[in-house]
Parts: sequence; structure tokens; C-alpha cells
Amino acid sequence: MDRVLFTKGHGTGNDFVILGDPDGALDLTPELVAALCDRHRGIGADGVLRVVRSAKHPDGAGFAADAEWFMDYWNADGSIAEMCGNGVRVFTRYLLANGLATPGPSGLPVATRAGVVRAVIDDQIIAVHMRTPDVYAASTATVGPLTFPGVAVDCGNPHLVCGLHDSLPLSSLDLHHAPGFDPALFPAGVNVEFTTQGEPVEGADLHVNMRVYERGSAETLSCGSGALAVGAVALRDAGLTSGVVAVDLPGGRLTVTADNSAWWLAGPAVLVATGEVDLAALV
Ligand SMILES: N[C@@H](CCC[C@H](N)C(=O)O)C(=O)O
Repeated sequence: MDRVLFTKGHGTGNDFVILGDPDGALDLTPELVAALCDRHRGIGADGVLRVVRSAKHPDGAGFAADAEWFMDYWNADGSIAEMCGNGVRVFTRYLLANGLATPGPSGLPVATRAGVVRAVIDDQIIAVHMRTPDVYAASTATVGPLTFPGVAVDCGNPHLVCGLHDSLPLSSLDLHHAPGFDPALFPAGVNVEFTTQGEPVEGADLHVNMRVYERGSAETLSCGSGALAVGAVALRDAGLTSGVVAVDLPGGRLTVTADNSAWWLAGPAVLVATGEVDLAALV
């Protein structure tokens, strides 16, 4: 199976190579994923989404009764992650575009390593009912000589949200290298979000600007689960248990809504290309 069909898509600039593999026949390896995501020698992406029937993947089989499709998510370096908020939204767009699923009255269930989430489609915007983020510990991140206090948040995958003082713009951070973090608190690594408070925007209770350095993918234009973590910390810091948080990232705006303990992540999800890749030419 040297030649394989792929689709390229993104959610607010967080881009993915999507591989339709309903029966789990593809021998996806860390090396192959890293080669596909290589922006010079491969297709180029922040990660790979394998679209596989839950029943046909060992990590998805336990969810097969609740969700037909499993998002097998891989970071650009070939590592596997539990959750990808933008990935779920792009994955849903792929299912719809290829006639692989039809949303029911309560949306479209998608299985992930962090459990089953539900996507609701409103034209260009896809909103996902995410699991409740758990804000659980104080920690720090370092960028060069700078140390930033932060808060650990579990969104199914690990996050560390660090608020910057108003005097330090987000653009001043050098995120060419991975921020330092406490490996005792994050033994499997962590996605690090840096935030500043935004000006008031219409339709949102809070507005936050954010940059992210993702575990396994370096700095990306957007991170959905990161935005969820940032939204949870912003609401907590404002003393709110529900509300709407507009999160502006380099790739665009995501909206986090907490409503009666239900947490939603919403934003655009776009498919931009389809093609055929010669796997033998990659590695
Ligand atoms: N960009 C994703 C998160 C992808 C996984 C992350 N890099 C990890 O290793 O946990 C998102 O939109 O949530």
C-alpha cells in the first residue's frame, strides 16, 4: 500500500493530514507520521488524523457502542496524544464531506483517547462538547531566562496555562524552543499556553490572547484543547462558573463556552485539498 489518499485540513491554522483508514489497514508508524508532517520533504502539518472505525482500532474499540468513528491523533513528531480539540472539529468536517456520518439530534459522536466527544455543526463553525477541564495545580514554565507562574489543566491531554504581565507582549516570547516545565508534574510532557488579557469583545464575557507551544508539534497557530484550558482558567480567575471566552490565537478565534457544567469549543474547520501520497518516497 505505497500510494495513499489524503486530505489536508485545518482549524484556525492548526493543520492536519487526514488519512481515511476505515478498517485500520494502514501501518501507521511514528516515522511515517513525522515524514508526512515534514514541511519540506512531506505534506506538512502539525499532526495526522487517522479516520478509523472505533471497532477496528485497539484504542477505540471500547467506545464502539457510542461512536462509530475513532480519531487516531498523532503529533508532528510521531508521538500520540489523547485529545486534539481542533482535530476533532476537522475530523468531523471530513466525516461529513465524505458522507461517512450524519449528525443526530444531539450532534455527532467522535471517539478519542480521552473519551467520546460530541460535535455540533453550524455551517462553517463546528462546536465540540468537550470533557470538563480540570484546573488542578500551580506550576511554572520557563522561556529562556524568564520564569512564568502557571496553572496545570487536564483537558484529557495536559496543559500549563501561564498569564503574562501586561507589560510583556506575547510577541516578545521566543517560542522557537520548547519551554521548560516540571517533569515531575508532567511526566508525559505538556502543552504550554501563554496568555494576555484582551480588550472587551462583543458576544463574549472574557477575551484572552494566546500563544501555544504544543507537546510534539512545537509552536502552532492554534490549539483547541489549549484554548479550552485557557478559557477554564480565565473563567476561574474571574470568579465565574459559566460564560463565554473569546480566545484569539495567531491563526484566528476560538470560542469557549461553559454552560451548566457543559464545556464547548467552537470555531471554523476547513478542508483545503485532497491528493495521493507516495509513502515509499517519504521514508
Ligand atoms: N492542537 C491540538 C492538540 C494536539 C495534541 C497536543 N499537541 C498534545 O500532545 O497533547 C488541539 O487543537 O487541541
